Amino acid sequence: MQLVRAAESKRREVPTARSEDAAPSATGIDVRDVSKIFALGASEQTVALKPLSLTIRKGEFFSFIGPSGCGKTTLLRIIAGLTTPTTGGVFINGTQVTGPDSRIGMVFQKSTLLPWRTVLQNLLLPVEVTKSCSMQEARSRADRLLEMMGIAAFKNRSPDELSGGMQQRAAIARALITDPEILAMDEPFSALDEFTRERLNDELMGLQKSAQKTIIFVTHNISEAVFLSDRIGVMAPRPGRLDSIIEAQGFPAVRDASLRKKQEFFREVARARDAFDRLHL
Ligand SMILES: Nc1ncnc2c1ncn2[C@@H]1O[C@H](COP(=O)(O)OP(=O)(O)OP(=O)(O)O)[C@@H](O)[C@H]1O
Repeated sequence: MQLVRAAESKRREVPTARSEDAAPSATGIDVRDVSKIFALGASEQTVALKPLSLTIRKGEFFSFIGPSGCGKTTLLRIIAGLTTPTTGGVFINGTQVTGPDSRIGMVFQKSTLLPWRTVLQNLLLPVEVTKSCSMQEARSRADRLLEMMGIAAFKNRSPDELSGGMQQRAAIARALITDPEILAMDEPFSALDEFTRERLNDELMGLQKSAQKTIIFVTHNISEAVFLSDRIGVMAPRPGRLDSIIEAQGFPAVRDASLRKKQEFFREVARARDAFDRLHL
């Protein structure tokens, strides 16, 4: 992975997008001068994010890592249109995000499946709300996704009959039901054991390549970020900011579980760790 300091990366990445007058990129996600200040009462405030700009390419797997409180979730929510930035804006394929956006599917740390609905009914919910396609089409799509995620046999079960890993598989399938081009995932596997996490990492990698999704992924886990990502944004706290971007180098285009045992993987994890150490937390 090659380390690029954030200021430097600003110059390297879609330089035209940095000027206020320049048109946003026609493909991919432009995060432009985005900041967030939370007001806490009349006189107190938290700078959750200092102004930051970056471009996430179409089809890219981009992770954000950083210690607690550095603004990862805030940034992800701003990109997904769930939180309004204090300054700046987010553009997907050149169009500004102004609220919850059908181009993005969200997966949270907890699966947030509704306990009174079966797994299948949970998958169908986004289509019921958005009416993005017919229910008949949604059902056949749900069947395909459940098959793909290896939980087809559980489609008529209640979510609490599923293991934590299966619940997250169902949550990913639900996020994909409307066929969004982007998946935004906020620590989706952090509550799982290492073995399940790695299996889901492998499956997610396969899914991203086969379905050609852009994935934005938040994690505390450096190895997970290195295994999955084309690039990693390293964030720093107090105030929350993007410190640097590290870029995968020397990894095969299609990664599989064997990569975790290879020298180049350990080397890249060490590089990412160095970027962290430079934060002097
Ligand atoms: N709705 C809110 N109101 C007030 N402050 C908030 C709100 N959401 C987040 N913050 C503050 O903004 C800062 C960044 O929070 P955020 O959750 O984005 O960090 P994070 O890096 O995702 O943390 P973690 O890794 O612990 O989930 C923190 O100081 C947090 O307390």
